[in-house]
Amino acid sequence: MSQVTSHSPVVEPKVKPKFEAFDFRKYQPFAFAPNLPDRTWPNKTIEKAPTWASVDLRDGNQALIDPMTIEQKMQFFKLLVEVGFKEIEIGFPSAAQVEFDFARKLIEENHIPDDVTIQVLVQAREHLIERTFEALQGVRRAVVHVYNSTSKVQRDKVYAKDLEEIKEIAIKGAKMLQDHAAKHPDTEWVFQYSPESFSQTEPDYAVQVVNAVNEVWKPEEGQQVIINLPATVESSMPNVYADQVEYFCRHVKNREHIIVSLHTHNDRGSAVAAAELGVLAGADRIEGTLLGNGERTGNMDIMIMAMNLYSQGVDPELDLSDMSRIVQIVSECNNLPVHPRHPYVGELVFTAFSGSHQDAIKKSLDYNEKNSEATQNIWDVAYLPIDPAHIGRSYQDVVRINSQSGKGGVAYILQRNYGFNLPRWMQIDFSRVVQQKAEDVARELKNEEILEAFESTYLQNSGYELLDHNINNKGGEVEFNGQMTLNGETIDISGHGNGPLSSFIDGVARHTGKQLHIINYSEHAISPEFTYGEEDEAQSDKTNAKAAAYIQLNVDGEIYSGIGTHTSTVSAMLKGALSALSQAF
Ligand SMILES: CC(=O)SCCNC(=O)CCNC(=O)[C@H](O)C(C)(C)COP(=O)(O)OP(=O)(O)OC[C@H]1O[C@@H](n2cnc3c(N)ncnc32)[C@H](O)[C@@H]1OP(=O)(O)O
Ligand SMILES: CC(C)C(=O)C(=O)O
Ligand SMILES: [Mg+2]
Repeated sequence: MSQVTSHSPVVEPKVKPKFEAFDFRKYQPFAFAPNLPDRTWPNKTIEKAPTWASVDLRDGNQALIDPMTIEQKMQFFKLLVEVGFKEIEIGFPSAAQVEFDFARKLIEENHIPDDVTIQVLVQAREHLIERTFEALQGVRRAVVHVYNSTSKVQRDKVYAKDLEEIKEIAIKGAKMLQDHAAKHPDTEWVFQYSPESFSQTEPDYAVQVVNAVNEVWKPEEGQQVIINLPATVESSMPNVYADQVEYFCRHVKNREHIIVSLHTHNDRGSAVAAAELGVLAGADRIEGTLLGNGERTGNMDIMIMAMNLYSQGVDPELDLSDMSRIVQIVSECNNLPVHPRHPYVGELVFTAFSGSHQDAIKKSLDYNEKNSEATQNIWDVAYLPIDPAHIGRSYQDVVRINSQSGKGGVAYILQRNYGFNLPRWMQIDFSRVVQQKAEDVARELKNEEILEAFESTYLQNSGYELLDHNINNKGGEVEFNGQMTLNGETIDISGHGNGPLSSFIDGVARHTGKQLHIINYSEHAISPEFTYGEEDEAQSDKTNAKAAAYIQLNVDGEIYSGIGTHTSTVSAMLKGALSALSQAF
């Protein structure tokens, strides 16, 4: 048996509130949880998408400041069809002319694909039901969805009716649907009943009302029936709702002949969680809206629930790949903005500003790139639950730089956008520069600003130019002879070493009398897709990858870093050394 508990408030507030009206003692713990100690849903997983039913054009629409026009409804309907919805609640035809006309337009102009069923909502009232069937004349297949509230608060305060009288409204509504449907035998009718405010109804009573409705409809004899269990106002934790759903599924008669549908709202912010747990608890079908528009805090967001399944390797059976187009149409039709942190779709949801997140994302992506065979291309990236590219988002979104960022993020920007694959020591060096700049401007730095800082720090060597030079390798010992401008002055240098760089540095050290040591050196080819830097005059073949060379020098005990780019590795290396020297002298 279900259990309804009541508590009396006795506790005094520990903190004196500023406004006396702010008084938790005016609320009571949720009272409609069934007693279900042997619940089974916690041990289950979702392995298949439920049947989705969009209620954007009804529940979403009824919550808008300005309800949609017919044109907007049509645009939205077409989007829902493209996305793959097979059941679409198109409105409340008896409520307004535009609602009625939209149903007629869809039917008369043949806008409903063969595999899509439209659904309409109506109260359990004769004249409204009559008008509803009028709106549906000629439709191939339709779900007629009738509801009446069964919750204690509505019974006592809105309807002032007892349990039997409220059940009678449902029974009468069920009969009215049956009678009207019988007059239109050419249509395939599906009946749907919602004990509105199911979650605030005593669980046994909800079962009783639904059994009474089904005694009229007789699903066991072939009538298609959907029983929808709304959390019209979300008023408990989602596990409690799941208990209610499991309790209902276990106790309702003819469970195997009915489709159990859920319809959750988001008053406590857990509408998606409630729907998910409700599926574990036995539901077959989920009603909701794209982006979660709906009464008050909204309906449950199908986009989030579908993407949650997707991110667990379950086919959501909806095509959400062109996410930005979906978001654009939905937010235009609803005339509502999308929060930048809205799960999966918000502008910032794939962006990491903070250093350690950026570092982890970069390392994960680099690892996956290098080990694609071993990882079998399975997505497993720190801080990114799905691959942004799967829903049309670019990697540009992933890392953005401000004063919270670190070396990994800055390196990511230079690598992804400009082809510079900074060695770790250079990442550390440059991140200090970026950090300072971000703090100075006290805002996010654009990619171009990061490149600008990079160039002005490491790629400038004005006044320091290598003129003529030649490098000879004599049995492993390299000799460098040449001319260079140093601080504007032209000088001859010659030096020895085990390579071009060390012999050049030796030559500069001899000439200037400074203590010069190479601390770090690294180089790589810049992929041809990056057209960074000036073309080498000698080689105009643009398919040649440019080289980038990173050099760190110790000059009289101080550390200086420089970078050079060139089509020839040796020239890139010497340019990098000149850049470091230009900072030192
Ligand atoms: C949880 C939900 O989202 S439910 C859907 C809510 N959506 C809407 O209501 C939008 C569309 N509705 C409307 O435009 C209007 O309500 C209409 C046109 C359908 C009906 O309008 P009206 O009859 O003028 O007014 P109203 O909605 O206030 O009617 C309330 C009456 O219907 C009764 N009623 C309300 N819902 C139901 C129901 N589901 N079944 C039976 N009777 C109902 C009320 O008890 C009340 O009765 P009373 O007149 O004896 O006091
Ligand atoms: C009419 C029903 C399904 C509804 O929208 C609700 O209860 O939230
Ligand atoms: Mg609703």
